[in-house]
Amino acid sequence: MADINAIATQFTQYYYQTFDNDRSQLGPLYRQESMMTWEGQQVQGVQGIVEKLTVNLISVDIVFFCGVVHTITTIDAQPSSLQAANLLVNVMGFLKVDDGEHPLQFTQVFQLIQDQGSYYVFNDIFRLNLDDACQLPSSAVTAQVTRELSLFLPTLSSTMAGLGTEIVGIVNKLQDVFSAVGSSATSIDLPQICVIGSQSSGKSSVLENIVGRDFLPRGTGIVTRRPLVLQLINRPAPAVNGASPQPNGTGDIHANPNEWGEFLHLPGEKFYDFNKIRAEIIRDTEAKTGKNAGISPVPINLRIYSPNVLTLTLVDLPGVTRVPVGDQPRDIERQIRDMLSKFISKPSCIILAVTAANTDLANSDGLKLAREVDPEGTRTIGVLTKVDLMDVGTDVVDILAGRVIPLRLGYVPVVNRGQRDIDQARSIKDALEHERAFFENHPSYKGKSAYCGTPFLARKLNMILMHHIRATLPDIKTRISQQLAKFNAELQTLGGPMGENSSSIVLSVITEFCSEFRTMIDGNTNDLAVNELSGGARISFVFHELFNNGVKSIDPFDQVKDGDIRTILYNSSGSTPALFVGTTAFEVIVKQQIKRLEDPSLKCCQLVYDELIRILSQLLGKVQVFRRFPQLKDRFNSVVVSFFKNAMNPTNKLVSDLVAMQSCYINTTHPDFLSGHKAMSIVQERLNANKPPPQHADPKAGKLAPGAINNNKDLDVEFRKEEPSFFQSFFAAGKPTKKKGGPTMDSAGSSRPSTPTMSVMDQPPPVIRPQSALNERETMETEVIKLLIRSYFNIVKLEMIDMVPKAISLTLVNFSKENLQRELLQELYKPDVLDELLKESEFVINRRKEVLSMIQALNKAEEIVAGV
Ligand SMILES: Nc1nc2c(ncn2[C@@H]2O[C@H](COP(=O)(O)OP(=O)(O)OP(=O)(O)O)[C@@H](O)[C@H]2O)c(=O)[nH]1
Repeated sequence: MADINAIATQFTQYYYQTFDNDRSQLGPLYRQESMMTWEGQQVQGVQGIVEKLTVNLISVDIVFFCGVVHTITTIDAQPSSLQAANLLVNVMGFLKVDDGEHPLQFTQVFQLIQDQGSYYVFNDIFRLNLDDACQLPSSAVTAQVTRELSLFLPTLSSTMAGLGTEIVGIVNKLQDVFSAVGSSATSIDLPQICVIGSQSSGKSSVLENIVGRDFLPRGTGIVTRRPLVLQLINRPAPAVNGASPQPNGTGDIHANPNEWGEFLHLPGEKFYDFNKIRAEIIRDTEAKTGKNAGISPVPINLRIYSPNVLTLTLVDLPGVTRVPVGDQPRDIERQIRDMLSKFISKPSCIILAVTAANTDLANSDGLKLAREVDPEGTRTIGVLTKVDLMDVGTDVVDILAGRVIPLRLGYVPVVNRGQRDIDQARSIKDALEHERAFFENHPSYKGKSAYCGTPFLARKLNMILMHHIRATLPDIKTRISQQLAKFNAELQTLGGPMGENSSSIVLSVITEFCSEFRTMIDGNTNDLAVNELSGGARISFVFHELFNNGVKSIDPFDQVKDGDIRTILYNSSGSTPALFVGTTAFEVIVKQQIKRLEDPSLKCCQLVYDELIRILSQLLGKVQVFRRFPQLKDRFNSVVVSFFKNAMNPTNKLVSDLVAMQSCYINTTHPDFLSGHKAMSIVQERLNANKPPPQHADPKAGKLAPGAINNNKDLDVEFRKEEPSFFQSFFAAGKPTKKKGGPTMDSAGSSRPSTPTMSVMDQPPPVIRPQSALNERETMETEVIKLLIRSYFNIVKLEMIDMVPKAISLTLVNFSKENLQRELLQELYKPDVLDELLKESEFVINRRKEVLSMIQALNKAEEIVAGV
């Protein structure tokens, strides 16, 4: 009977936790009713049922607990015979279904629970049959159930024990596999329980009590300075005459052959002496953090095998501290908080927030931190330590009932060893016994003592972890295969597991590079950037924006002033007053201006060259093989750069020639060119209307005004007709005239605007300057010349805007597209250099090793989860 009671309690707790953790899995009817009952007072709700059932039907309470969900509220309020009957019917239904093969039935039910992770399956089996139930005397049912339960006991026991071990074991195995490669490298977070809380809140004590052994470092200040990943593995003790190795030479009086620890960093070494475990934790902590109480996020992995633990993985983390002591870093608090946040912010982490019950819950560091990352409190369990140190008359019942800071996973109160117990070397076994007695005898807790204390906490954690793992495993599976695919792809880019190395690599990289190069120029690439221009589009920008606007913005008259034009007009007449002096002046000025186009044109070549270099460096970064072979990359770079450089010579020459062509022959018969006659009449009209000439011609059209195009190519004829006395204004044959606005001669060569009288055959002065102001006719002549210059220059500008990009494309861009591959083959695909070029970089050799071990680990992980 005692055994049945024990197992029944275990069973109750199992369902209590299942129910509490997994409400979403209940059917709609049950969910609604259970909410009414459980919300806000989970502990009391459950107690209520269990207690009342215990009164009505001795020692079979557990079975009813399963069937009772829909009657919970009323039972809680006022038990009635009808409700009692309902409960009986549930048991009856169960038994009826069993029909003489009860143990088997139990096993099947359990199987269902295990498979589905919830217990509403019970209702599919229980059939309500009120009439039948009411005819049976309750003592008969009780007796039958009791008998069946005792038959079922062994099965139930082993099922319960195996339940957590198997699934948590899977995660432990995964943890080991990933620890070997550095768990962050695989970016797969495994479910684990992290212990957080203020310094001295009792975290280490809780962990030791769960393990049942002393093994953690103790002292003042921050003792836990690195995360301790503690894997507890339930390993049933072998039969008494089993062949377990005897621990020899340990100084640990509690040493026992069935309990030992192993560190991941010391493979194969078994620690039966738990004092040595403590020493090793201290040694390895100092090795990584130094003795100055600094902290490190690099975990220590410790695994403890024991028949007395439930399979469970816990991570002990440094306690939250406020004030740095000794030579601790000044920002120690921030460092610790950062480290804790990193661990507990992962959704896969269950947070065990430890708070001393004799402090204010609202100020609990652990709960505060947990709230930041788990505001709903869905993955935080509260542990209340030092319940024994609370003032007489106070208790934690309100907290447990969720009336202070509610947590979905609830709180568990515990009593650990006090400092004096530790000093007096009180064993944990004793301490656990003391804890049990404390809760069973305490007036506030004795009715609920089954839900208090370390053993309950351990079971609850095991259950929660198991459910959590079940819930996350599908996701873990997916991530394992995703990561596997990712690393396999990377391995290929690293040349496969053996680092394949043949001359064909050079051939294929040349082909790949050149085809990517062409693609980038032509803009057919698949990975077109969305936020910036790239490749060919940038070259197009150089042509059509930079060069185009640069050329168009050149204004011939920002350098040539009206007075200069007049001087050129006079000068270009030479010693013999020529008939076509206007034409000559026009040509002189136009040619000067055309030369100005050479600079932007050559600049354009340079800019396109820069773009090609830019594409080159993009490709060197993009083509994977270059990461493997740095020398190949360097050589590639230099071959391509010098190829582009060489192509620049003919390109610059061609572009300079284009400018030279334009300036060596001025084609005044160009169809778009304004005729002299037309220019003259435009200027005449303007002068008559006393209008200032327009500041700018229309550069796009290359003409001055609509209708300016004139097929009558009579520039010189017009000048002849219009300028009979052109020379008179300056050198009127032997008759120097003093004319307003005309040039003055001055023996001193000064430029003062005087009008000295010249004697007939005086020596000409060394410098002869025109007067500053233009006379009317000079103004007109200058305006005409300006119009013509502007018209012609615009034509040349447009032609250059058109031709320079064509030239650059021909000899640089297209030339590269067509000939780069040949050049690369010639320069790189030579037997004498291939070996040198195909030497792998250190990075690649190391990375391949890393990726290979990652793939191995992931393959292993895939195997581990495959059967789940
Ligand atoms: N009386 C009593 N003392 C406790 C209890 N829990 C812990 N202590 C004492 O509180 C002190 C601190 O406990 P630890 O377990 O070392 O606390 P911790 O949170 O691990 O401390 P750090 O690792 O330094 O952050 C020790 O002296 C324990 O004996 C408890 O439930 N009751």
